[in-house]
Amino acid sequence: MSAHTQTTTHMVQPQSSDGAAIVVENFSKSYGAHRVVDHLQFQVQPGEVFALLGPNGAGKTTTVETLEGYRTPDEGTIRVLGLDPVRQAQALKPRIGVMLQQDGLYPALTAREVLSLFAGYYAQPQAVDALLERVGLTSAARTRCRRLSGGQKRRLALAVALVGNPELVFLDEPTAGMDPQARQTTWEIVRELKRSGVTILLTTHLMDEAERLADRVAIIDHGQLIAMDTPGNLTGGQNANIVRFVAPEGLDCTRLAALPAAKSAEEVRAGSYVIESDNIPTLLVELTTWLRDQNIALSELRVGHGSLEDLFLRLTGSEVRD
Ligand SMILES: Nc1ncnc2c1ncn2[C@@H]1O[C@H](COP(=O)(O)OP(=O)(O)OP(=O)(O)O)[C@@H](O)[C@H]1O
Repeated sequence: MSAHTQTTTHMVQPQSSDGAAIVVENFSKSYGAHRVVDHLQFQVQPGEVFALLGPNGAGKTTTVETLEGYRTPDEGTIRVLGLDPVRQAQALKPRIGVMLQQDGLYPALTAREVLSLFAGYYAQPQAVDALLERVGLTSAARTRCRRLSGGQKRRLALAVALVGNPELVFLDEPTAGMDPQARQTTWEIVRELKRSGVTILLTTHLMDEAERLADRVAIIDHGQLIAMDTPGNLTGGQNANIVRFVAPEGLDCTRLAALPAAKSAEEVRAGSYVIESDNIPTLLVELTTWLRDQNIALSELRVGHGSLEDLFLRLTGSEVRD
């Protein structure tokens, strides 16, 4: 299915902009002749966790940095908490928290010194030691930033984003480089923030992260919005109509799709196949018979609804981006 057809299927248009925490209308941005954001349009409601997904170079960071006031749009309207992020930056900055992608701005300071420095910018910051504990950095509090591990740097960046008690937080790939424990802690922090009414805009390359955390997901590619909805709606909700299996690569998908109970068949990654069907038990019989008759080994078989990753790859293609 082409990206164009999918667009109509999965696009849930935003509600009215009254009271929206983030409004992006007709936003475009170019670097020289290269248009990296192309008439982007979405809104985030207060208290919502909204995930922006897209392949490398899709325009996510450009969008987020424009929302944060670090870049100016060439075209369109951007409002964050009702304010223009560039012209009304002074009013906006105390109300938002930003977790930057690049770490290590203060290599010679300790984690605690960095957090204390940022706490000093806010009227009512969080207690520094409690926050260090919350993000799991108590034992690294006296470590200089240049000696922190990649995951610890990400956790310090998260603490910096939260120290001012923001109403809205931008999390740009928050768990990149974190180990599974730190990732769980970060997800729990995001859920707590949501429970306390904080709005969160998240970018991530981890589809399971988006599925777990986000109320709504927007997929962008080449600077354009190609799908936007709840993870459940994007992946087909609870309908178990997908069979996923792993076998040698290069199986003939035309023949798989021709199995009587199959609606479509696709090799989504090398050796990883997805078949859609309205009659899963019958399909399983047909598929396993077909594989047995041709002596094809099967190393994994699962039934369920399509994952966000399947949809993402279908919409954005599988070629590697710059
Ligand atoms: N300051 C700049 N000058 C020129 N080109 C830029 C600049 N910033 C970004 N780009 C280009 O704009 C495009 C979009 O980049 P952007 O960082 O917004 O993508 P992204 O979706 O965040 O990607 P990633 O997932 O890799 O972080 C890329 O092709 C990038 O090389």
